[in-house]
Amino acid sequence: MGQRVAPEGITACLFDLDGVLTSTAAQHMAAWKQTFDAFLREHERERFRPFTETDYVEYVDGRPRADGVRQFLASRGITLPEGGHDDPPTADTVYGVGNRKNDALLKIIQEHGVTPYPGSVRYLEAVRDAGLAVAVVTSSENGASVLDAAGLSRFVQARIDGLVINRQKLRGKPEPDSFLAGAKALGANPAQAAVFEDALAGVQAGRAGGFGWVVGVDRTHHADELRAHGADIVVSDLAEILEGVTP
Ligand SMILES: O=P(O)(O)OC[C@H]1O[C@@H](O)[C@H](O)[C@@H](O)[C@@H]1O
Repeated sequence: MGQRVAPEGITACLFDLDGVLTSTAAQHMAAWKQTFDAFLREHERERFRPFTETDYVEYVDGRPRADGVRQFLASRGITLPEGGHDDPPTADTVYGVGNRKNDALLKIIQEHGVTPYPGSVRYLEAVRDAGLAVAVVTSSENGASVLDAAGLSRFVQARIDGLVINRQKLRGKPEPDSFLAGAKALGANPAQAAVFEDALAGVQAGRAGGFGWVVGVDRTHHADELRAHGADIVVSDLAEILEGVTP
């Protein structure tokens, strides 16, 4: 057994990926901004208002891709036909816009690579040494490749990603379904599992699922909002937990 990494009774850790383990949240935000700004320029014309970080946090962050498209466009009074998962990125459908964003994301990732947060790697090592089970629970359909590119797959016993969510028809965050599936895959009940999340929709999902410990990871100075949406504690880096500040 290694050092104490979580409160008594926690046997499983469920990590969100983008923004918690890897710095890819900023890359997602950049890809969404590129996509939505081009879309809005065309649709709002002289009434054009750019996609902001606040829009990202409120309507897109942490949610499955198509939910992000729907939620944000609804906030601007725009409804698109649904289309289908294989729509070309040129299609003005929910899935077409989502696929446009995915092309932009893959280009950004190819250019800049994927970096794990050093504090998160330290925490994953400590969790492994303490004998706790690890799942990654991400809305991203790119979850497996991002984990591999970051060199983090070796820590992970179960992965619930956007592809699994689609296949099993799970409701996306802020609903708790994907985290519940992660806990189940590790043989833990919610009270025995900790959730680590940087997105408001994610901590909300952790609270809704009745998980034993919900840790908000604040990379963008919105600690109060993370608490208000259900985080038990908020850290700015996972290594802070090892420094004894919390459990
Ligand atoms: O488009 P992807 O890779 O399937 O990701 C879906 C969502 O995954 C989440 O992890 C990100 O926080 C969101 O920004 C992103 O939109």
